[in-house]
Amino acid sequence: MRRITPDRPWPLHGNAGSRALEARTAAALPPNALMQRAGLSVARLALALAPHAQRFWLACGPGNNGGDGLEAALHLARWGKQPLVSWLGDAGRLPPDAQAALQRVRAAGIALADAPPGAHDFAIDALLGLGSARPLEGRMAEWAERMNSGGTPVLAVDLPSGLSADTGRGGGVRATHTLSLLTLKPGLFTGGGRDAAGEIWFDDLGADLAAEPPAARLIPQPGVMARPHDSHKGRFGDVAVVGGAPGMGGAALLAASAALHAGAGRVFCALLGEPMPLVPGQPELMLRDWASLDLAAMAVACGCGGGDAVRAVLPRVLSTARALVLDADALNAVAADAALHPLLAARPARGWSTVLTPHPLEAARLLGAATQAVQADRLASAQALADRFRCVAVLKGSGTVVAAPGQVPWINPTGTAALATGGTGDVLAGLLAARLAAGQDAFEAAGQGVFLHGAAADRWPVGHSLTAGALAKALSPRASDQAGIRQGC
Ligand SMILES: NC(=O)C1=CN([C@@H]2O[C@H](COP(=O)(O)OP(=O)(O)OC[C@H]3O[C@@H](n4cnc5c(N)ncnc54)[C@H](OP(=O)(O)O)[C@@H]3O)[C@@H](O)[C@H]2O)[C@@H](O)CC1
Ligand SMILES: [K+]
Repeated sequence: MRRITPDRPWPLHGNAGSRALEARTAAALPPNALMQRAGLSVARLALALAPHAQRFWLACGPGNNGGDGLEAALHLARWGKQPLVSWLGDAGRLPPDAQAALQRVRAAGIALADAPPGAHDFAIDALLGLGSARPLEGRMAEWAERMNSGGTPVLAVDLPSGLSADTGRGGGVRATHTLSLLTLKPGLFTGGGRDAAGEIWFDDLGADLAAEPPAARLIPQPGVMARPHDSHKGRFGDVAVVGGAPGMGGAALLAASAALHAGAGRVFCALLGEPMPLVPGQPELMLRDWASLDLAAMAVACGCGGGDAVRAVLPRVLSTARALVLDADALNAVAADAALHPLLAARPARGWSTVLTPHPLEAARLLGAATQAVQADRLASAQALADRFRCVAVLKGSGTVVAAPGQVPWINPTGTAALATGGTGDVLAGLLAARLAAGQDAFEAAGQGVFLHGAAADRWPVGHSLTAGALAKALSPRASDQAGIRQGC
């Protein structure tokens, strides 16, 4: 068992993959052994998290997730703790493993209540796991609410009850800790999962994770990009930011600043609005008329504050820039104008890379869907975008998803709600362009870029508000790789 940190590309398995691994692992063990391992693991973690707690409330549901809770109760009782078991099951309908656990609990003389205890020191949520099929209601919803408002730590077994393992939708329990069993589930890391799961721990219970293809992977912390001493600015590539329609120059300048701080050799900025002779505080930026830029020789970030003006430049951008990040208004223009789609679709055959960085509303426009539908399955939505436009798609939001045709998608473990402020998306676009300019593969650049963008927010000093301008300046190809990334996800 271990706490999850972004030290490797952790494989994430959804419901079907987890079920397949469960069956495979259980088949190689004596009856009930897998659930007994699960229960022991839960009890161990509960004790480690709250060594001085006495009254452990175990809220156990009607399936095998409840069975894990019952097995945990046995261990807590053996260790001299007071397990307070509330059980919602029907003995006649229990699956066999949970049935065996129930008999063992009864044989040990542990009482089963049909209501929560009056008081407890620690709660264990074993109401629902992979079998969660509909919103919580009735007593289950009441017990979940009791855990949420109980003022004690809440350890969720496998998943916070009600949360979809595949999508991070739904939910009822808001845990302080989750112990994911057998597999790590993508739903813990995206959508509502991050808020529902708390700190994530994992025990594979002896499963061979490599036996089942993952639905996604967690982006690991990128390695240090060391710069040879014998370097010059040409080695790290040029970035051109094209955007900044009248009144929206700030977005383009934020992207340009991010590209500079993320290590681009030279950064050009083409404002589609009023010409600006010099950017105060940023003399390194080279302002140019967009028509004079040699887009074929640069990584281009297009759309930041582009307004309607960006529509006119997109045909040339799409048909000349070899490495391209499309953001904001460029994405809206693509969504609104099908004539641009063939230009986008022609890029991969020329060996050119494209990264789209939509937030959920922009993704919905591109897919011709409702925002709720995009958010209902963020992994599938990002993959649909990548496949439709044959590009790398970065679907921003809680647990940003990075997808590309034929690749296992990434989910980003870094970032906080502090990023929910104007301009941070422009900063990401500039950062990604800098990594493309350095010659990184687009899928890798996007994954590492979103990680570093989130990590910069994670290490933001407490008490200092995060602004996009300051975030751009906090980026550095080396410092952001090395500095203390927040441990845990
Ligand atoms: N087998 C093993 O050895 C191991 C199993 N493991 C554990 O098993 C878990 C999966 O167990 P599971 O398949 O029994 O599903 P689980 O989440 O307990 O729920 C199913 C029950 O809930 C019910 N139900 C559903 N939604 C509901 C709702 N909203 N409100 C009320 N009821 C609702 C549903 O009823 P139904 O929908 O059929 O009417 C059914 O009765 C997995 O997450 C892991 O913890 C691992 O530890 C490894 C070892
Ligand atoms: K649970």
